[in-house]
Formats: sequence, C-alpha cells, structure tokens
Amino acid sequence: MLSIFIVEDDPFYGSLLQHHLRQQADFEVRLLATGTACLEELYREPDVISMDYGLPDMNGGELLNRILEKHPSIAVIVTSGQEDIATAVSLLQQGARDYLVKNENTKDLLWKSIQNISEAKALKREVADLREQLSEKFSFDSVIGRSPAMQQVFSVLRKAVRSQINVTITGETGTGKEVVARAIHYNGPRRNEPFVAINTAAIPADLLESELFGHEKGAFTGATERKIGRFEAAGEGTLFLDEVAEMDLNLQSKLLRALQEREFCRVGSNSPVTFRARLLTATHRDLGALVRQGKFREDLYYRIMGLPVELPPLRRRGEDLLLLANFFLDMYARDNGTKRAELGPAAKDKLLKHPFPGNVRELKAVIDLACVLSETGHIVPEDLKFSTLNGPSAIDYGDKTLREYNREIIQHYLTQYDRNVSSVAEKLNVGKSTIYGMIKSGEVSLR
Ligand SMILES: Nc1ncnc2c1ncn2[C@@H]1O[C@H](COP(=O)(O)OP(=O)(O)OP(=O)(O)O)[C@@H](O)[C@H]1O
Repeated sequence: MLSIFIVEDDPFYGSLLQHHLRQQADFEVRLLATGTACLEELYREPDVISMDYGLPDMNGGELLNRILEKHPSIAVIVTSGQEDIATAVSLLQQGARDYLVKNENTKDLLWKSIQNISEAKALKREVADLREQLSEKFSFDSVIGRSPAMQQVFSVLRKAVRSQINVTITGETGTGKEVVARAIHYNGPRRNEPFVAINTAAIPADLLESELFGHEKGAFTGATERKIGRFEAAGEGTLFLDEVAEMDLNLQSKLLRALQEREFCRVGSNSPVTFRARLLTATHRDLGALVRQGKFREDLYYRIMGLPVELPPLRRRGEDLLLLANFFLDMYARDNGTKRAELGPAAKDKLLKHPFPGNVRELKAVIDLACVLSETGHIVPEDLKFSTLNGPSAIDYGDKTLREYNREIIQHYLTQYDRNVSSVAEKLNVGKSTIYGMIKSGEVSLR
C-alpha cells in the first residue's frame, strides 16, 4: 500500500488527480486543500505528497521545507502552473523528488513519477528484507561447532564483534574462513552495510589493483568505463580480503598505504577516496613465515593482523564432524526437497576415520554425493566417496578415478557457465583456487 497526499486548492483539478491515482488499487489517496491542512495530517506519514506550488496559505518552497524537516523520507512532488527553471532547480536542491509543470499531461507524468517512487520503495524494502535474511543466515548459529577447539574460536569471535579492530583469519583450506568473516560482519554494527569479499588468488596479478581500487575511464587499454573497486564498494561495511598472502610486494605497498592513510586513488586518478570499511583478511599460509622469508611486508603484517582468529582443521574438532555432517544432511534435504537421509553407524565410523584434508568443504561435498548415491535414504560406507584432489592416492570408481570424475564435472560446468570460474566454484562448492590450480596444470581448460 502506498499512501499519497494531494495538496491542491483547485477542487476540480484535485479531484481529477485523486480519481486518476485511485485507479491503482494499492494507492490510498487523500485530498487536502491547503498547506496548513497538509501539515496537520502529516502525522499519518504518507509515502508521497504531490503539492501545488501556489497554495493560498504558503508557497511550495516553505511547505516543502516544513515537510522534510519533520519527515525527510517523504517523497514530495511539486506541480506548478508556470515553467520556472530557477524555482524548479531550487526545489529539487531542497529535496523535492520531482517538479512537474501543469498541462494536459500532468496526470500521466504524476502517475509515472509515483510509480517510480513506489518501485524504489519496494526495492528498498526488498533489500532490507534480504539483509535481514542474510544476517539470520550468517548469524553465529550458522558457524556449526561445539568442540573445545571451536569454543575458543567463538570466544575470539565475540571479541571481534564487540570491537572494530582488523581481524586476520587463518586456517587450512575449507575450514570456514569466509563463513567466519560473514558471521563477524552480520553480527556486528555494520550488518546493514555491504559485505564485500575478494579472493586475491583468483584474480590475475595485473588486474588486481583495479579490482581493489577501481579505475577511471581510459586509465589503461580496455578501461572503457569508470569502475568502482572493492574498497569503494564496501562503503561503511566490511571488506574481506581472502588469500591476502598471494599479493605481490608492489600491491602490498599500495594496500599498506590505503590502510595507513585510510584513503586510496582509483587507477588513473589523483583524487583520493576515503576508505571507511572494516578490514577482515584471511590466508591459509603462515604469514609470519612469509615475513621472515621477505615475501610479505612486515609493516603490512602488523597493520592487518589486529585480532587473529585461528580456525582448527576439521580433524581436530572431534565430534563436530558428525554435527556438521548432520547439518549438511538437513541442508541437502531442504535444498532438494527430498527426505532427509540418515548416516548408519558404519558410515559414521568411516567419516570419523578420514583425515579430511579439504576440511569442512570436503565433508559437505562427500555428504552431498552420498545423498545422491544412497538409494535407501540410509547412508552406508560405500556411499561415502572421498576425493583425491588433496591426497596422493587414487581411489578407483568404476573405470575412472574420482580425480578424473572431478575433472570432467568441473570441465562440464566451466562450459555450461560460460567459463565463469566464480559461478562454477559456487555451484560445486569448491574453492576458486582449486579450479585455477586445475586450469594452471592443464587438467581443465577455459577454451
Ligand atoms: N563451521 C561451519 N559451519 C557450517 N558450515 C561451514 C563451517 N565451516 C565451513 N562451512 C562450509 O564449508 C564450505 C567452505 O567454507 P569457506 O568457503 O568459508 O572455507 P574457507 O576456509 O574460506 O576456504 P578457502 O581457504 O578455500 O577460501 C562452505 O560451504 C561453508 O558454508
């Protein structure tokens, strides 16, 4: 429902507009003859006010000011008998949403303008709802784990949420670094601002600077438009730099400057842009060792380190493994609309004995595949196929090895998703770096 006031002293014209707008079933339209009447009714907080500029008791500029003073979110449209550019500009600068000159098209233009406002309002509500859903999805409850090792992590996470300090998340691949970064963002005061993630390992080195800081049109060959980088897109939210150790030393010094000065320039520009977001970084490498080897700047190390969060590998989380397995069984059934499968005792045993070099990501893939393979809804050890991507030995699966199946599946989706590595990684729930690794080794190709 959109509530609209029409403030118009000409009763015939006012009724005409009211009648026209009432054709839309979800427009609630109230007709008022004076500015004073409009101010008296303001407590109803309409979404839109369409007002005549030349009212008998006050002029449009004054009424506009008094409305926006009390309720800055009301969209005010001014209609006027005269086309006066200077007045129009001044009203728009004061915050009017639109200025319409009265003629035979006014009612249609007013209709269109209100439709635009209504769509913007619906979009705003949708964004707020989605943000709400995201904060639920990424609440601390979404980080599954009860083991003592994870209890320690939760205790650090609570501290991370209470402060605005930089956080560095370390842990082997697939341990949930991004899950944790999202949980920090969606549980903190920035939850209604953007969460922007970038995996620096997934972007070719020569494109990374412009990806991070953006570029101006014409900054380099191929820069046909101005582009906003991730630093800018994060606004007052959170910037999550994944695989931060993969940046070259040149870019590391640019990153350091941006963090120290809290400002940066788009590539090809000298005008600084303020950096307001909170920084979270992650790596699966030992940053301290890289500093000692001269591969990571020591000053940058101290600048980003802030609060360290160390995620234990899955093999050190004890019974969390079964907790997570059950969580993924629920998720599979919900996402696919199927009956929830159960893990038999022998299957549990097999899971508990596997070292899971790919950690939680690997466990999820194993459970998803088991749900597909299990015919009875009761998962047996044979349904649990362990990938060999991270391990030396190959397990035969029919005529092919699982590695060969992985290769085929990834190649299939690369073709289906038009070679978009991010989409394939998301679809298959594997790390982008895994796919880039396979491209590099020639196992799959982008051709
Ligand atoms: N504690 C957890 N609770 C629920 N799901 C988890 C947890 N940890 C990881 N996951 C799931 O495991 C998968 C991998 O997690 P994520 O991408 O956060 O790992 P990562 O450590 O960032 O991986 P990489 O090092 O490859 O970037 C995701 O599907 C994620 O939802």
